[in-house]
Amino acid sequence: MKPYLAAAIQMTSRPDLEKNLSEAEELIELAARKGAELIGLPENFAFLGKEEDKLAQAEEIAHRSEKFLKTMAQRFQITLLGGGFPVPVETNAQKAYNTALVIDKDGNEVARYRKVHLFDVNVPDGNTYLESNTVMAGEDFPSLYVSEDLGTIGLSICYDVRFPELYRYLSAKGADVICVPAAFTAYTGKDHWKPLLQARAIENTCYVMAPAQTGNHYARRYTHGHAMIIDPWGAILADAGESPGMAIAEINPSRLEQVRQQMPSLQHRVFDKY
Ligand SMILES: O=C(O)CNC(=O)[C@H](CS)NC(=O)CCC(=O)C(=O)O
Repeated sequence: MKPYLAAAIQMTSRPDLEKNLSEAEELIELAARKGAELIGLPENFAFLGKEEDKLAQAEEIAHRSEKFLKTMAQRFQITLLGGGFPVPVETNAQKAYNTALVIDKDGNEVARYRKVHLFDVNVPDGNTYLESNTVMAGEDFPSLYVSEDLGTIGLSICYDVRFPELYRYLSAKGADVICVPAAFTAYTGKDHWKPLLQARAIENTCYVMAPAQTGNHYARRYTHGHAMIIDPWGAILADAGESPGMAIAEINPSRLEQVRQQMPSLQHRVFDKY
């Protein structure tokens, strides 16, 4: 593993596939120009709209997203995380998997994850989310991408960040960088987003890369923004604020090793069998 720059991209995706992909392309190009070698797009980067519209277009979104990610990774010679897009379930026309993909710079798929924890929550601001209406829950642990250059990269999506056992799995598998691409609601995000991400970084002594959605997407759908990169001590290295853009910071193997020596909590686990 070598030191390198990672970029967590922040977007305001809308119910417009082509427009979202061209905005994503601009931000990827900007991140690559700044020297980022690992670039992450947020959950719903390709489409953020009403559930029924997403489902109706799921096949096209899935097809275009996969092709887009491969083209971008090769064109800019970067490793690219596509933070979450619908992939139709073959056996059930009413459902799609909320899928994250990692593509290496040769355009090969190196990791895939289907979101396990679905956001079925009545948020106290009056919005009701019922992700399981249109999304089929994944049943498998995320796969990890073991890269000689970039370290071991573990996947998760958005609401997963509230379930620390998933991240214990990733750290047990050797994760150095944990990805949490998200579309966190504005209401929950203001109190929960940052502390949850910092906790996952600190308790697993890992970098956290969290691309995000921000602003108003359609109707009353607002997201929190603050795409960020957090180091294994829990320090926020970069925060994209509330506008579209990116958080960019160095991932450094010496820093990882240093923190793991300074704070060897992972070696002191007692209840790790439960
Ligand atoms: O807003 C949208 O339409 C897009 N969001 C999503 O697709 C997903 C599933 S509904 N959002 C989350 O998981 C938010 C979690 C969250 O906000 C929390 O855990 O507090």
